[in-house]
Amino acid sequence: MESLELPRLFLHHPRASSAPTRPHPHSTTNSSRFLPQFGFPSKLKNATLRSISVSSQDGPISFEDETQQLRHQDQEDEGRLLSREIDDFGSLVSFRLTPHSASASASGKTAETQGNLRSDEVEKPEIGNAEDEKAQTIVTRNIVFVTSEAAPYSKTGGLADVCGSLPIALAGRGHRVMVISPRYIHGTAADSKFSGAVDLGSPINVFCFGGAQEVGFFHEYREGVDWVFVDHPSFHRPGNPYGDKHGTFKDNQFRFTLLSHAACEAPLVLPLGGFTYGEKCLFLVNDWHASLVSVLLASKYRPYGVYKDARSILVIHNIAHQGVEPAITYSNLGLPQEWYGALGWVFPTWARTHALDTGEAVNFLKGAIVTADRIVTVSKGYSWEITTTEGGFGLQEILRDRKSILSGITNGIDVTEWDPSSDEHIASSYSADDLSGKVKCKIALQKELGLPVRPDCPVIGFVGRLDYQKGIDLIRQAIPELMQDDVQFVMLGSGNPIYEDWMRATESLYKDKFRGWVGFNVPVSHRITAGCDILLMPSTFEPCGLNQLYAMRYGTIPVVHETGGLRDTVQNFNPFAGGSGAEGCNAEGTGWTFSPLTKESMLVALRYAIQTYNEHKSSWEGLMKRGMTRDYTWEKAAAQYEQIIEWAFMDPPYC
Ligand SMILES: Nc1ncnc2c1ncn2[C@@H]1O[C@H](COP(=O)(O)OP(=O)(O)O[C@H]2O[C@H](CO)[C@@H](O)[C@H](O)[C@H]2O)[C@@H](O)[C@H]1O
Repeated sequence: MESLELPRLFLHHPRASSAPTRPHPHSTTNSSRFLPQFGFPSKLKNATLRSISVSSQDGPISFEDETQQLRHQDQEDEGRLLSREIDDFGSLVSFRLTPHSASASASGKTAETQGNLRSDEVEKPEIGNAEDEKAQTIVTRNIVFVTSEAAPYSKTGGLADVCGSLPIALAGRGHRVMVISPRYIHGTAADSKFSGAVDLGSPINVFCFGGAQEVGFFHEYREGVDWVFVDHPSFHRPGNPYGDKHGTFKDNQFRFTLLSHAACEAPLVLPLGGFTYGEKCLFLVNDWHASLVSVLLASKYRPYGVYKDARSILVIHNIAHQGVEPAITYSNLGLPQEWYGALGWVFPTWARTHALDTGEAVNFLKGAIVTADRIVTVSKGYSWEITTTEGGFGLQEILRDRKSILSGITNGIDVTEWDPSSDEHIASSYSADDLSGKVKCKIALQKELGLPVRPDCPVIGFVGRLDYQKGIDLIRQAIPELMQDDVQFVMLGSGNPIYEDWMRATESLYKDKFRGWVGFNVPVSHRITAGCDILLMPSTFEPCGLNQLYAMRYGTIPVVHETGGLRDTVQNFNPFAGGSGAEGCNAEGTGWTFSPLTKESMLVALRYAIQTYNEHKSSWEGLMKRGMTRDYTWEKAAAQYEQIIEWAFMDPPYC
């Protein structure tokens, strides 16, 4: 086990680093050329780029003292103005907008006085007011996402979707954003997704698991984001990021410990575009795989004066997975011995396996819960659920202790990838204004899957991991009864082999009505989302859920268990809203929610949906259009993340 070697860190400071190999938007030499990527509101044209003096908690930070008029060649971006803040070691720690003189005077402040605001003095709008927030953003941050998967490079579920698109949304709002995740090489065609990432040629040693582990860094700059991939032989193997046909990899604790250590070093050592991100950054730590980052900041860096101005926010996508391993593994993690308590975890007696089992373990997610500066979950409903005995998976009490810094932000979706009017995977494009292509997608799906082509028959779909969480048991119980109705049912999923075998068996039992596609196939998931009429999500719990959002955007009506993010995002259909009777334009709702989680209540909701589809066409069309015209973009969520980031910087580090 290795503790922090302070001199080693400073050996890597950027003045000792080599120059960037290609132009980068954050390079000062190219600043005017690349400013458009920041995407600030165009009303900021012709403002002045000037240096600002800002105090840190420990006194003034030195800044480059320059005042400069920049006039961009591109008419649209002409004169957009930013000032940059560089720390003592040359790391670019933030950009600030110097607002347009007109808007500054309107608010009674000059550009200079606004620029002199400390980040914690910036006026903040109410959380959730995305429009106001967008207009008022004046502090930008260095944000580092740490995640085990990020689409399109790697994906097994919704975590990848979020970490593939939220960073782009935040970069679009002016922040400097890096995403760090492993460079998985599985020996398949999918490896080509990493082909745009170049080896930075600056491997480092991280100290854990009894020695120095050499990790490399690959980098791709895409859509305004620095995508950084940690390279190590343990990420190169067949299967998916977490396991293969033999089950979960047994060295995942090692692999994600490496990721976390490398993620802490990357902002200090990687001169992306000529500047490191530096110490004053914000880590967005996603799920247990990245949780060690918060603990490392508190235990390994801050005691030595490093990262004292950084903050970390834990984002919980799924509390059921916590990264729990035997207590004896603690000594492998590269953490000071006295910090055992942060990760220490004791199973309740009922969960212990034998008389001598003391239940002692280390729990990565718990480590981040007790050390992160803020905690976010992916919907408001879920942020409450995880503080309850039913939803907290044992962590509810420590989460209740930190309730004051716990928030819920509902995920957005990638509205470019998921757009029925331009989706390259589907048979025919359509939109809320012209729904005619939807039935063509349905016919194409029926043909593709070898189902009888019956445009009027309601088709129910399911897409997701075949896991207890997704309520597959309920579907299994309900299928014999549901197959008595005039419906078709299509499932796409992979995971638990028992469920996979059940899907195959059910398909051979109901040849004309049921299809089960075992596997992970993104194009097929798009075609099912477009071709079905109803999407079923009977999840036992669902932190947010993305498939119901994709479904609504595609005019496919969700029928969901009333839990977590499903309850927050699907509004129950009410044909009588507004009091003017059924079928009318006053109806509201985008789907059906059911509770309790029983076969009976699920079938009741499904049959309401089927009946509405068959007998009330105008109501059905209303449901489709209301879902399709909602705002699913990341804009609102990104503004809310920004707000929480600002709150994190207002307080001193929690640990
Ligand atoms: N066989 C298959 N083939 C192709 N695509 C497949 C697939 N199985 C799943 N997918 C895709 O994977 C994603 C799954 O996302 P979800 O949000 O529904 O669930 P997940 O439980 O993985 O995510 C966790 O994190 C996300 C993000 O925060 C939360 O929304 C969620 O509630 C939480 O459980 C979707 O994009 C879906 O289309």
